[in-house]
Amino acid sequence: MAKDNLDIKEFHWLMDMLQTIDVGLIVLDKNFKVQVWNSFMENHSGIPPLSVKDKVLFDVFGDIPKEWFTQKAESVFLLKSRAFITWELRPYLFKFKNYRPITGTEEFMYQNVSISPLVSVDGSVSSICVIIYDVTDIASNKKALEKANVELESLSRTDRLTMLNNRGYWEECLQNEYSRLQRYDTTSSLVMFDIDHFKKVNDTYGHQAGDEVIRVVSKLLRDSLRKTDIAGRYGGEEFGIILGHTSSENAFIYCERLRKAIEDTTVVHDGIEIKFTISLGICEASKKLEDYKQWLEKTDQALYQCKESGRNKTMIYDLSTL
Ligand SMILES: Nc1nc2c(ncn2[C@@H]2O[C@H](COP(=O)(O)OP(=O)(O)OP(=O)(O)O)[C@@H](O)[C@H]2O)c(=O)[nH]1
Repeated sequence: MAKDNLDIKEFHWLMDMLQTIDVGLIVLDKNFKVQVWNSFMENHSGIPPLSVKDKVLFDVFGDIPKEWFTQKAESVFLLKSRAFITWELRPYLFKFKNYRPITGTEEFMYQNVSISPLVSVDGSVSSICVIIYDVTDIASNKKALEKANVELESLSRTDRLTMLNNRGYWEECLQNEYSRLQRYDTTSSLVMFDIDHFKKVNDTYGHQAGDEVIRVVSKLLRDSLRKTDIAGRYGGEEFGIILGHTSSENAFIYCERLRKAIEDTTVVHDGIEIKFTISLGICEASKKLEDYKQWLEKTDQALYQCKESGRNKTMIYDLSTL
């Protein structure tokens, strides 16, 4: 008798604990009918235990993907081993609102879920226990960290003045493009261009005006690009463009369009109108080039020829001289 009293007492304690623990606890039978529904579940769903008792889970929560959850649960019934669902795999099983003060920006509660078999004395599994862990804090922190890393990576690749790729990252892209061209039977053209007499712009109108000219050129450049083109700021007033799948003839058409657009532009800084031009060199990729550095060098040579022969023009490197 004393033993029985103890058992009942322990049972009450267990029930108390079950109600007060800060995780969701649900017991489902083989037909997915709810047998146990603790306070956590009641508080977050607003549905009291009596309203869900003996109801099929999917009838009460229509947005739980039935087929997917059934498959998970069936394996627990069959193999008598636990199954886990992480928030990374599926953010939640029950769409509960998130009320946490620190992670208040999250719209819903992220959940980790474990499904355990409840084995009877005869060894059979006729019910499963689903435990819902609120992992909103963890998920929110991880997502914030991932976002910060993406932003950091983008910052480390971007030139602050022009918002173009910086030299380091652009050269990496050029190297990749060169390697890609070794493998595939296609071509690309490299363009290097430079603002003419830029030193004079700085000396005449000041460094701020010079910066504004660089910014305007970069915007015109960005607006002229296709999705597959990659532009970068190579140096002070020197820029590089990788034109994917483009012959030197087509690159020439592109360059002349950009050159004319810049020639037709006027930058107004502190009420003063500033006009400027650019010179562009082109070199089409070729098997004759030893590496990406030589590709760059030859393109620069074409740009240098423009500078030598009067500026404000586009020239193509003659690959037959290689
Ligand atoms: N305002 C500004 N000037 C820069 C920046 N980076 C480099 N420069 C200036 O750009 C000028 C480049 O001058 P040079 O290399 O002599 O070339 P250039 O005057 O354009 O002459 P050509 O290229 O031969 O037509 C130098 O005066 C640099 O100080 C920058 O970010 N902002």
